[in-house]
Amino acid sequence: MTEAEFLAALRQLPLHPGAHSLTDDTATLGRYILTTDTLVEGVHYLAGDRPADVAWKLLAQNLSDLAAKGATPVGVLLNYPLRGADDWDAAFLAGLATALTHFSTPLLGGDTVSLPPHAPRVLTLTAIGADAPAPPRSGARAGDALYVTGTIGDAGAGLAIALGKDGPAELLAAYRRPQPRLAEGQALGPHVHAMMDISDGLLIDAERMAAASDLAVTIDLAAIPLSPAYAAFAGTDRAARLAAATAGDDYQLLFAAPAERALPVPATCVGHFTHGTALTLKHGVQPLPLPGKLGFQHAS
Ligand SMILES: Nc1ncnc2c1ncn2[C@@H]1O[C@H](COP(=O)(O)OP(=O)(O)O)[C@@H](O)[C@H]1O
Ligand SMILES: Cc1ncc(C[n+]2csc(CCOP(=O)(O)OP(=O)(O)O)c2C)c(N)n1
Ligand SMILES: [Mg+2]
Repeated sequence: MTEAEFLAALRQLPLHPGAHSLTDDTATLGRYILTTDTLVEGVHYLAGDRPADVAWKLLAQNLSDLAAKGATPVGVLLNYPLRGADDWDAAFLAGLATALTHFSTPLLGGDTVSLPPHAPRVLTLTAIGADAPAPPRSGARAGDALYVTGTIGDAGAGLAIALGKDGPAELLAAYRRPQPRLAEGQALGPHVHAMMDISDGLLIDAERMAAASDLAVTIDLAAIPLSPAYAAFAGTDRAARLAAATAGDDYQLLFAAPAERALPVPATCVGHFTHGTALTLKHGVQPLPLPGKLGFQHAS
């Protein structure tokens, strides 16, 4: 089963009204916003990555979902696997302490288990937030512009560098130490129609926002914001832009807002919503066929 097929089947199970039909980044329970995300060794991070970086990424990936709803973190639950590697565990704990302090997010609890020797680590965190304006993924309106914060593609390039390519530390850091856009999310939350974070790739996540909103979306590859480091590493041609738009791990915010509305934080308009269905891609004025893969999907 692919991730999309599994999610479609989950949507047939008994769902809480706060599950938002499993089409949003977070669930809602009273004044709280809930999300959980897992890191799998070899799938989300490399076995040789530093434990402190893994701890950072685990927290950051979850807080990014809270950021997408404009929420303030309240606390987290940690599910942790011991594997008889005391040094790794100690370094993970030290890194987690740094990350929790950095994001002013205390630990609420969790669970600790043991793994068979040599089994890949699977680390899960559940994050709870509050005070969220919570713009849904499904709130985009025809005529809205599609915006992203920051730059796209840096983490994907960082993964290529972690796997052996030559490239700058800045791109590697984007892969290993993603920065959840909590302040931007809180500022944008009350002003936007729809918002989500980009974890799987700009194209696939924009398509999900359009589908949830029952709209079509057109993205202009030429408008995708690339960092100077990415441009120096990969170039700025169509292939480099497509790679940036489909790599994932960006943890930037993707949101829909009226095209003429002034925004409280810097962001780049990369497309527009219209009546209809599906994602359409162009490069400037030139229409482009969709690539085979719009982003990262598990078991695809
Ligand atoms: N195994 C699962 N059980 C229940 N709900 C799930 C599961 N996997 C994903 N979901 C739900 O499906 C929706 C989409 O999930 P996902 O794409 O992973 O969101 P995100 O990328 O923001 O983490 C969310 O509402 C999430 O809670
Ligand atoms: C070693 C390694 N290979 C590939 C990737 C790319 N990758 C793995 S999972 C993923 C998407 C984000 O993970 P997911 O579990 O889908 O998070 P969610 O969308 O649920 O927040 C990406 C881009 C990576 N981060 N690390
Ligand atoms: Mg998820």
